Amino acid sequence: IMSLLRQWSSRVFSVELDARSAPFYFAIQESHRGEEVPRLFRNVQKYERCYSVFVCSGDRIQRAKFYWELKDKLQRALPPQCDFLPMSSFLPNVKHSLMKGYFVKDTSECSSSTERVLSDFIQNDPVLVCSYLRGEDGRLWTQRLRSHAESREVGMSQEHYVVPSEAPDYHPSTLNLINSDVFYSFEEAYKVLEKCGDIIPESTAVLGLVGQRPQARHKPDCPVIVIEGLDATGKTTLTESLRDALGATLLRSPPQCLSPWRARFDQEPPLIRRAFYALGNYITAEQIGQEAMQTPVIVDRFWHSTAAYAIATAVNGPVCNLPSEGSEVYCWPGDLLQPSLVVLLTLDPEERRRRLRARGQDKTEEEQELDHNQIFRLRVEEAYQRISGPACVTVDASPSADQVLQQVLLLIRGKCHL
Ligand SMILES: Nc1ncnc2c1ncn2[C@@H]1O[C@H](COP(=O)(O)OP(=O)(O)O)[C@@H](O)[C@H]1O
Ligand SMILES: Nc1ccn([C@@H]2O[C@H](COP(=O)(O)OP(=O)(O)O)[C@@H](O)[C@H]2O)c(=O)n1
Repeated sequence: IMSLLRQWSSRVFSVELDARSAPFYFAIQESHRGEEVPRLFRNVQKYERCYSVFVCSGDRIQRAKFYWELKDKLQRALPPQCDFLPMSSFLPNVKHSLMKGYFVKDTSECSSSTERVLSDFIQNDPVLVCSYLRGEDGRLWTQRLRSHAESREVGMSQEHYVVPSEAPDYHPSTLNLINSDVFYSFEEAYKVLEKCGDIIPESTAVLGLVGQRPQARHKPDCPVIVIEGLDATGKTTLTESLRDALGATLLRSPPQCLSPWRARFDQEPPLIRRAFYALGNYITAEQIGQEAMQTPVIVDRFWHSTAAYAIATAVNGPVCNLPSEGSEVYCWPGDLLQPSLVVLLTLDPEERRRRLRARGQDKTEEEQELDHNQIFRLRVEEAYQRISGPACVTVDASPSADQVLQQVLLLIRGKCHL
């Protein structure tokens, strides 16, 4: 926390208004040089007050857990007239410097209950709270940092002026992706679940299934073909037909043996949830290695799904916020079995919705999000296509099931000499 406070005035703050527009960026500085008020503050009414609450201490599992629950906690404790917007603080373009929190706008007429609740948070929880104070003439805003540590240990009580800041080269939510949202080795994902043992007892059972480390990566004897795509693009239909047409073994990731725990890990914050799915890929890889000694193997979802959904969830806003093409974020993990071919099924959103409705099945929350949130769907599809080593081959899944099958069989024969 001390080092965090030392770099406080080098940090940039960003507040997201909605998924479509760019965030508001601002910085703080000790003296005022005539800068304008950042746009975020321009239309704050006279009686309204602004705060930010950041998660600041604990190990990374505790921080992830606390942030995951923070909005609910704040919403329950603060007056109903408070609005919450996702907020970040980061050192521009510095990896792993991102801190997450919420910007709170209190539109109630009396500040006392909000102040009391925030003081309790400062005393009892791993948070830093900032108050934003409007200057006399309404043109200057200052930020005052308030933390438990501050009141006892450091003199950070002086106010800093809030000034506009440029957008950084890399969108802040891309800074912490590596080994928090996407895991690039078995060890990194394993470590996360290992550390969760005391708070999520199911982790121990999952680790028991995973074993100690992946087998040395060797090239499978028979072709391994992965089928990827959003829900209802026809993966199940196609993978079953391919199994029958090629006399292949059909596997999926996450593997069947993890099904009892999937719903449990789907409730956890991204750090833990994504580590669970990452480990699922290593279990499936182990099964692929075994089966591919005898028959071709078809796999329903694999690392492309794990990485694409994780990246698209962690990074908000339009597709241009994603890490750029060629970024290390899209690289295949060095210790994970590489398939011979990855096919990505794509479908226009209307037809996909029709198939979802026709299937009439319950959807995971994330899949419902895809339905509601066109931009999220675009980010997932773009992330799928940026992953390399192996990259995916896109196939239009709108023709009949048999035509799609024939098209993919052609690809397989071309690539895998079957
Ligand atoms: N090529 C196709 N044309 C029309 N309908 C299809 C096609 N492929 C699959 N379907 C139907 O669309 C729905 C979703 O397919 P499914 O294979 O379950 O997708 P996924 O496994 O990707 O979620 C199912 O009702 C299936 O019968
Ligand atoms: N290999 C995989 C497979 C799924 N997933 C996650 O699981 C979700 C999709 O799983 P699903 O069960 O709805 O997919 P379908 O089986 O319906 O095609 C995605 O939201 C991903 O977050 C993953 O991370 N890695």
